[in-house]
Amino acid sequence: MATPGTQYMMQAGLATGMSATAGMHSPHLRPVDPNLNDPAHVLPSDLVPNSQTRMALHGCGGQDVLIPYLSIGAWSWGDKATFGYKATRDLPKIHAAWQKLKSVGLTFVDTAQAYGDGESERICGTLFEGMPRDSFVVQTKWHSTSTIKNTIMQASGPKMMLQGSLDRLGLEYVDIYLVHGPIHPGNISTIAKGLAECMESGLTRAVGVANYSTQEMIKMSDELAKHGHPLGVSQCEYSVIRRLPGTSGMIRECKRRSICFQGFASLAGGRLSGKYSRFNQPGRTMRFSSYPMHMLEPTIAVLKAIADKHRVPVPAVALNYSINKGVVPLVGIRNPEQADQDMQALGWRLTKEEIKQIEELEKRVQSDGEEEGGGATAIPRHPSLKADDRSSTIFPPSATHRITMDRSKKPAAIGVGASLPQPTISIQDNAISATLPSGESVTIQLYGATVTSWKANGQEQLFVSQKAHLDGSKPIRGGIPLVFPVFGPPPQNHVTSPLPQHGFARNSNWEFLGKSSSESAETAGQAKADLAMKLDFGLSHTMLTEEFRKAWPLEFGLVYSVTLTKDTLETSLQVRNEGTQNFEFQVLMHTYFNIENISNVRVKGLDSKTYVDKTRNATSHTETSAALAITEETDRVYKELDPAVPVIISSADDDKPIFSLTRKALTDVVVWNPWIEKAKGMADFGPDEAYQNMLCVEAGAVSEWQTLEAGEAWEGGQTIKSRL
Ligand SMILES: O=P(O)(O)OC[C@H]1O[C@@H](O)[C@H](O)[C@@H](O)[C@@H]1O
Repeated sequence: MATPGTQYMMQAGLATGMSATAGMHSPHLRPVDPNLNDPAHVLPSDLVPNSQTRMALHGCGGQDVLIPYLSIGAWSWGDKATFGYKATRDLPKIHAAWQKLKSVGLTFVDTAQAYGDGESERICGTLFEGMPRDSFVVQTKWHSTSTIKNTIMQASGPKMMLQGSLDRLGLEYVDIYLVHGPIHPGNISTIAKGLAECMESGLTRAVGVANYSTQEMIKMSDELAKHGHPLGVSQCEYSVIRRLPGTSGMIRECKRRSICFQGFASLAGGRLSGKYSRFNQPGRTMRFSSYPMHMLEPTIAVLKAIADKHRVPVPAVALNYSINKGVVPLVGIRNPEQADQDMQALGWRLTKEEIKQIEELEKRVQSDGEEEGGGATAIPRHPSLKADDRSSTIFPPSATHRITMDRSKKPAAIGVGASLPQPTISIQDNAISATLPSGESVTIQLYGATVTSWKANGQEQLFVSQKAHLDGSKPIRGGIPLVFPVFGPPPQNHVTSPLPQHGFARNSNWEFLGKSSSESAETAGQAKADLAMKLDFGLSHTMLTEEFRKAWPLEFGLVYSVTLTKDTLETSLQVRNEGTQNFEFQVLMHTYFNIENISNVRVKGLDSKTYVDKTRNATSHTETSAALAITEETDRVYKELDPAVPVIISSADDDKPIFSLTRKALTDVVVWNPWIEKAKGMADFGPDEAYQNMLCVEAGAVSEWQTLEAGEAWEGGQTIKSRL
């Protein structure tokens, strides 16, 4: 079974404007530099593929997989989140389209485990029923993060998940198995091993990658070669208006290595189909190449003129262009009319002049990023890949900046589901906000992945200083700054010594990796809805400033997950050692709780625990109070707490709990309030009296160092309940 919700993860990337070929989309026109065009990869001029022509794609054991020059994209089949799929309405049309395609020999289907949470594969299974196995080609994709087991067991993950795909497809083997995106926590060599196993056990005839950068693709190709297998496919977004894989040299590299390059979103989410205009815009879920239609008018006018000349429909011209450029285009086909149009892409070739005409459009919309190839659409990138792929563009520093560039053009909030009330996310001022249908919300700044707002029961639960810097010039005074890899001033003669107080995580730019919402809480009488929203953020060593990288030259990947439910806020951190040597770290979630008055709260759950009092020369003491009152500057590190036992901030008036804090793998709790003088002394703390409205109760692993061996991962976190 594919896990429900994976489609929402995919949607999250799209909803935030990410693109497969260049990170975030920009709606700004960017002319293609014709000099960037690389004619080296074009289809040989004497080849005019028709629907029966086959291309040999390299597979296991020297065996080729023969594929047509056009592939049928099956994402929409069964996918409700993006395409609003309805079985009664759409399934008969899909079957009718299949009949047409089959009759001309176009039987190459591209599906994925994640499409419609497995429904697309099931539908494919119904199409293949009764067909000789060698009369169709099916390609599906491994979605690495769909289950915990799959995420942890990376080497065996592909085979394990492929078995599930085969069950849904009703087949004994697929022809091609792709990694859906570079988001696997395991490094590329581990995944290569997993793919090799898929081939060696006969579950797939060939393998490939999707959404990989050129460097990642090369790495995968080299790693597979060590197992004696070829990389058969590289798949990225590619169309007339998204040509980076061509202009960046990715397709040329594919050609050099005999890798079949496939381009998805060949019609830019329908924008190049000729059926949309500025007065009839495609739906908002069609987010690939989501340029406003009026910007595409010059392109479409040229495509149309060429189409008229050749007496073919506009989409056939757009697809023919891809084929000319050495690309096997994938095109989503949902009904017989589309099948009719798209199959006309074959059997003829654009002339050189026509290609030039398309490429020399003055107001061309090109991929908006400087990076090439891979990246993240549906599939956010994962920092851990960096261990294997040092020179690739994973987590380019500019990726986070694009969010700022794009935000003014983005809708304020984008629903991710169709029928039931769904959580929404929005991007503003370099921050991601999520709101549940029941009203709770959370805001996380990309700077430091600092949570700066958590609203529940209509009230703000976190304190943020009025003088806090939110412009990335200083760690944010308030919310939940994340402390890593060192707590407090770093010790002398330690690898962390050159770092600033509390490390670098709170003052680095993180990347938003995506959102997943879990189908939780089916309470009596209530419809099942997505009541929990998880937002993932990534930071890897390649994203650090040069200064921080020098100060802590270790290879790491952090994934910080912030999960909002109706009753709780959870923050958890996964630390991965991506290097070849062990490293030590400390971590702390430095929560500033918003309280009405410091004199009216007590902290419970610390009784009899040993603490280091930083206001008394770091001397050790034992807590004697069952309900600690804060009456002066307080800065204590309580040690060896049972993470499952809540630390509670309660009201002194009626003893009722206000916040409770449970932890995972975080056995220390810091209690901090700067009190009058220190508060005045902090330039970013204000107003002066605000010390009365905040209390930091910070879950951490800080009294000792956590040692992380090369290739290993550590995970810890906290769950906060408020106004219980
Ligand atoms: O001013 P910073 O670096 O944000 O630190 C705030 C406080 O953070 C607490 O966690 C420390 O125990 C204190 O010693 C420190 O003063």
